[in-house]
Amino acid sequence: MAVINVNSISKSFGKTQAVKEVNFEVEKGRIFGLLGPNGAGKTTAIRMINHIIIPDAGTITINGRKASSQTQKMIGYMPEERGLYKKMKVGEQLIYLARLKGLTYDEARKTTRYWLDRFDASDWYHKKVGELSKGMSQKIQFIATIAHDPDIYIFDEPFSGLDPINSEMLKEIVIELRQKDKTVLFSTHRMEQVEQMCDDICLFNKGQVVLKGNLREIKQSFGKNTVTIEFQGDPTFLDRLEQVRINNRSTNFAEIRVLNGQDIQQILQLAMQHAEIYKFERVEPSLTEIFISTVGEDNINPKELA
Ligand SMILES: Nc1ncnc2c1ncn2[C@@H]1O[C@H](COP(=O)(O)OP(=O)(O)OP(=O)(O)O)[C@@H](O)[C@H]1O
Repeated sequence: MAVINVNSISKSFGKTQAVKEVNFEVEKGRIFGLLGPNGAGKTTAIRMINHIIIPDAGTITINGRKASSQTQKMIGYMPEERGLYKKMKVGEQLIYLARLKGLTYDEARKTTRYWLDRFDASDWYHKKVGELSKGMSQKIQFIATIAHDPDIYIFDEPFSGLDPINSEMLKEIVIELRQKDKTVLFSTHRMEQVEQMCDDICLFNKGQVVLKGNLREIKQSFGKNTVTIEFQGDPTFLDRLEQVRINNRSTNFAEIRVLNGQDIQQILQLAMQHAEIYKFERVEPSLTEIFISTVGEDNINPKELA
C-alpha cells in the first residue's frame, strides 16, 4: 500500500485550474520529487495532501486514511511560506513547536539540542528568529519540521535560499531519513538535487502530470542520445552544430542532446577541429534535458533550473 495516494485530484481558484485530475503514489521508504515550472501546481497539490486546502474533486489517502486534520499529524510539513515567530528565541520556539507535536518538554529539549548541533547552529539557541538570515531561518524551519520524528515528510522547496554547504547537509539528512524507512516528498527546481536523491519523480506542467515514475527507468527510457563534452578552446563551435539542443553549457563543458538522427561522429569531428577534447561521452540525458524536452522550452524560464 502506498503511503501517499493521490487519486484524480483537481483544484481551481476562480478561473485558474491549478491542478487537473492528478494521480500519483508515494511508496514507503522512498524519496519522491515533485517537479515542474513555476505555476505548474506543485504547491497546490502539496497543500491538498496536507489538508490545508481541499480538492474540488478526487481523493487523497495517507497510510490508507482519507486526508484530514488527523492525517496532518502524521506528516512533517515544511510549507513554501516559512512561518516562524520572529520575536521568539530559536531554542524556545523549537521546543514549543515540538511540544505541539506531542513531545514532552525533555524530549523536545533533547531533540532541539541535537538538531541545532547537527546544523552547526547551537550558538543560535538564545538568538531571536527575527535576527537570523534567510538561510539560517530556513534551517530552523527544517528542524521544526523533522524534530518530532514523524514517518512522512513533505518539504516545499526545501533548498531555496540555502548555500551549497547547507544544501549538502540537508541532502544528507533527507537521505538518512530514507535509510530509516521514512517517506519523503519534496518539490524543487534543483535538478541536480533530484538526480542525487530521488527514487521516483512526478513532473507537473500546467496543472497536469506529464511524466512520472522511477527516475532510473525514466532516464533509461530516454535512451543514450546525448553526449557530454569537456574541452579547452573556443566554445563557439557549439553554435554551429545543427539538430541539437545544448544544456548545462559553460566555457569548457556542454551537454548536447542529439535531435532527428544527427550524427554523433560529426559532432566529435567538428569539436576536434576547434578545441582540444578532454572527454567526449555518450550518456543518458540529464534531468534538466528531460524536463525541458517534456515541458517544452517555451514554458520554462532557464533560471528556474539550477
Ligand atoms: N490561493 C490561490 N489563489 C489564486 N490562485 C492560486 C492560489 N494558489 C495558487 N494559485 C494559482 O494556481 C497555479 C498553480 O500555483 P502553484 O503555487 O501550485 O504552482 P507551483 O508549481 O508551486 O509554482 P512555483 O514553482 O512557482 O512555486 C498558479 O497559476 C497560481 O497563480
